[in-house]
Amino acid sequence: MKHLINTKALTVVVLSALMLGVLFCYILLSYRGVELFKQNNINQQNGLAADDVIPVSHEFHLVAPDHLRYEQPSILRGRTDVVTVTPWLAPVVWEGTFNQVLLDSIYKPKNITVSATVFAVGKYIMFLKDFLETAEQHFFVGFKVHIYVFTDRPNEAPQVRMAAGRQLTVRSVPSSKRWQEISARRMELIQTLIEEQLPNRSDDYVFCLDVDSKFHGRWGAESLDGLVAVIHPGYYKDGRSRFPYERRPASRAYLAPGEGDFYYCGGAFGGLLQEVHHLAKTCRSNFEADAQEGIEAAWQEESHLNRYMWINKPTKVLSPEYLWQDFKPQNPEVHIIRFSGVVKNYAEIRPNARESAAD
Ligand SMILES: CC(=O)N[C@H]1[C@@H](OP(=O)(O)OP(=O)(O)OC[C@H]2O[C@@H](n3ccc(=O)[nH]c3=O)[C@H](O)[C@@H]2O)O[C@H](CO)[C@H](O)[C@@H]1O
Ligand SMILES: [Mn+2]
Repeated sequence: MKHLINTKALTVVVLSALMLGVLFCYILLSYRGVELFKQNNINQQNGLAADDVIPVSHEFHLVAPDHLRYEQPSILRGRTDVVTVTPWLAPVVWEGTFNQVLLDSIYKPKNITVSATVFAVGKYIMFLKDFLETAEQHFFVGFKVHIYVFTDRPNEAPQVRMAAGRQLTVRSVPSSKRWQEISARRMELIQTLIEEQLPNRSDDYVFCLDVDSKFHGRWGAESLDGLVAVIHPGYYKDGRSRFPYERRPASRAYLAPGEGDFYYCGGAFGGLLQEVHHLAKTCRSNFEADAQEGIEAAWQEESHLNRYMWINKPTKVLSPEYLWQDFKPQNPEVHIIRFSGVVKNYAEIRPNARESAAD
């Protein structure tokens, strides 16, 4: 009798397992059918054969047009004077490491919008014209670009002719008596800007840039990635003990001796909207929590950004070609200066330059 029950129970178990298996296969097959159908439609629109591309397209899937001719890539020849990959295998972008024709033909069909945020508060409005005019010549030419200017002097914003597909939005922000606050508040405004955009633009990109700078060379699709940081031009030859990280453990931007990969600049960073949102939100809340305790990091939001990038490794690192400083002579490893900070008289343009010099 006992034996009989066991056999019966076993049969029920085996049969149920079989039925579940059949059901699973059925669901899996019909799901794959739908995906394949969707992909075939996409491929037909792009003029690609159905077999060429299988996965559903998203921001990390790189589809090149068929029949594109370009110089054969080599894994033996290339830049040897600089390091082009980080220890966590993120590319470091230098001139000579990418093919711009290939990159443009991969990224243009994706129909992405690349935004840029730039702050021009108080006298910094004087830098805006050159920034915008040179962006027209070099920043994501041929892409949909949306530049957001934040200023307390919207009436003084220059009229700059933007090419088709490129737009400018000017937003009012309050002025401030402290440049440190203006610089640091950018994180809050970037966070809220992205919160407005994010729901329907999750595969778009944004770069957050200093206004006291000009473009001199191409800044394009080679810079696109999840989280993008730029190496500060002033410290890239130094050992990490010389980096001006925040060194007081009381601050949330603290980096201990022996920590930190590179010194990244606060004047340029970017990536996918959701990544930059997370960065801005984190840096803002850490900056504000520090302020509550009466502490301001050595280089304001730049210190918090460096702390953030230590934990959240950038997926792409841009070489100092992407933020040079006009007062520095061009170094031999820098084959092209793409974006560079202008020489400025701090005492003349910063609202509280005198007190901060005495800090
Ligand atoms: C090239 C670079 O990495 N620069 C960073 C560096 O100094 P910088 O000397 O480059 O800082 P900065 O005076 O250019 O200020 C940063 C930015 O804040 C805005 N601004 C500032 C003051 C003002 O009165 N009005 C105004 O609009 C403006 O967009 C400016 O470009 O350290 C700062 C620390 O706070 C920021 O991290 C900067 O991004
Ligand atoms: Mn600056």
